Amino acid sequence: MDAAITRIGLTGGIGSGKSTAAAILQQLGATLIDTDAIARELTLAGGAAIEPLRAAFGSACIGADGALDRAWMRAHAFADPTARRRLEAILHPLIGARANRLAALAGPQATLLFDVPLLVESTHWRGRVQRVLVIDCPPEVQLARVMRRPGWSREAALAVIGQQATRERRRAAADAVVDNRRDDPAALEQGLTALWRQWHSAFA
Ligand SMILES: CC(C)(COP(=O)(O)OP(=O)(O)OC[C@H]1O[C@@H](n2cnc3c(N)ncnc32)[C@H](O)[C@@H]1O)[C@@H](O)C(=O)NCCC(=O)NCCS
Ligand SMILES: Nc1ncnc2c1ncn2[C@@H]1O[C@H](COP(=O)(O)OP(=O)(O)OP(=O)(O)O)[C@@H](O)[C@H]1O
Repeated sequence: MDAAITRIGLTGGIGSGKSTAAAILQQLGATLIDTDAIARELTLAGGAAIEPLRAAFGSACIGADGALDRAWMRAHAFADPTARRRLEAILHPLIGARANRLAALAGPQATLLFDVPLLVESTHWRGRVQRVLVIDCPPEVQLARVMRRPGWSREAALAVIGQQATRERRRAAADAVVDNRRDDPAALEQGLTALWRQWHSAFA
């Protein structure tokens, strides 16, 4: 008999709609563990990553408020793969440990939804989830969405997309792909609801 699906990995390129999809899946009953949010928490003033980051990048990476200067880090990490890897080497183990703690706190009845932008790129995450759900859209749509955010140029968005897995690689790693190319929340909700029911009825 198939095991109950209690650990889902949610991924997609920048601006694909992961957070929007995660909010819908939470409404359907999933317990969200958001690795971007964990990374932000770790890099607040006094966060566990602050001193290791200062040691690796110098005080210039820390803002006057004692938190990571995200614009500074974005400019460095996405312009230079060596800097990005140095950042990831500090943050990823801390993110993984915190995600495990949150998963343990959620209890055995929860259906855990891990929102992991770099799931396909990572060597660890695939083994931690039973299903990989990819939120998919073409790069032009990603670009348009990211460029709507304050402070994001086309070049900056392209630099991030260029350092992530390709759309093809992500789709190849997926157990399910939900199309989110249209700015239509109802269509996304419909696709996710159908999938949620399918994954839950498989063992109901
Ligand atoms: C570089 C940082 C400071 C930029 O912060 P910012 O507030 O501008 O962006 P935010 O954190 O909201 O991330 C937005 C998106 O950028 C992309 N992204 C983030 N980190 C990475 C990375 N290391 N490689 C490729 N894409 C990334 C993801 O699509 C993510 O959803 C921040 O993204 C960061 O600390 N990244 C390293 C941690 C990490 O790898 N996070 C991904 C979760 S596993
Ligand atoms: N189906 C949709 N209908 C309308 N707007 C959408 C839809 N999907 C995403 N968007 C919008 O596109 C933008 C990017 O979506 P979202 O923040 O969910 O993406 P993300 O993959 O989590 O991004 P990031 O990788 O930067 O964390 C947001 O402004 C969101 O409101």
